[in-house]
Amino acid sequence: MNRAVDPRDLNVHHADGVAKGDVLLEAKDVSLRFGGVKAITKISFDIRKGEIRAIIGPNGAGKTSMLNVINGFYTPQEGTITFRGVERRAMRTTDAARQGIARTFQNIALFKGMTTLDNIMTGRITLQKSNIFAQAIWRGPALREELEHRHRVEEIIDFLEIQHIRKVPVGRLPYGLQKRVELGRALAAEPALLLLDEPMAGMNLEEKEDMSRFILDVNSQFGTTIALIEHDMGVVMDISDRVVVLDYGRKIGDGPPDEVSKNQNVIDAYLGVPHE
Ligand SMILES: Nc1ncnc2c1ncn2[C@@H]1O[C@H](COP(=O)(O)OP(=O)(O)OP(=O)(O)O)[C@@H](O)[C@H]1O
Repeated sequence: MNRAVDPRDLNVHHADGVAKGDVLLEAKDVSLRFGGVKAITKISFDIRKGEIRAIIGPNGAGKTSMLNVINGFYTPQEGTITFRGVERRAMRTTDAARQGIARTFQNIALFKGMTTLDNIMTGRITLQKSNIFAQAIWRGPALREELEHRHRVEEIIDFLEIQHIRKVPVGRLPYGLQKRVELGRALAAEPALLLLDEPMAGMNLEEKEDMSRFILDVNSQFGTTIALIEHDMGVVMDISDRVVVLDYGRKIGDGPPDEVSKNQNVIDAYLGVPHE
């Protein structure tokens, strides 16, 4: 792996004064309903700076809804999200992105006709200082900024070992590589909090091992805090520091992987034992 990239150069944008181990994001009594469907009911948990936090649970448990609340896609009817000490109720996804929250999606959401390089470049949009008018008038600064963005993107491409596909339209890439490009695009935003929705879904064992390694490297080398939804329990137990478990929209477990895996409510939920 190319280790010429200095991770400190890649994660400078969101220096936030939150120390490693302190609470970066807190969800408090969050409830989300879609008409009569209760997707999330009074869920509270936190994400600490520097950790890998897994969100697990059976199908329909409310995991993706929770991620969508965190990145501002849904506004909960009740409860609050506090990010870097600032409480918010309603927020647009673009605001969340500007504040340092980036995400990948369960179904890959890349521009299939665009190259790997250009897709990852789109991840820089929220960091762009000059708008198109400034670019038209002040060619010098805008050009310098463009070169800086390109430089950062090339560093990410090296880091993720995808130099060989930088000019390939992503629609032509195998699934595992598309997932890696999507990770690259999220990283290009230099997030303080990276949300990954089922990063290993549909992957074979080797691809899962590669993705696990990249997630661990992003966390340890860039210091990026990561929250991920994952169904593969082996992966969750291997890479996460703490796990929050949802079932029918409620939190039924929260703690280190070995503790959560012994929690009877969690075992029952996965075995499909009926609940009251
Ligand atoms: N946009 C929506 N409109 C109506 N109901 C929704 C919507 N999104 C989610 N739901 C419902 O909310 C509940 C939680 O769904 P969610 O997708 O968050 O679960 P999940 O744990 O991510 O499931 P999976 O593991 O299958 O992806 C489900 O009952 C789902 O049908």
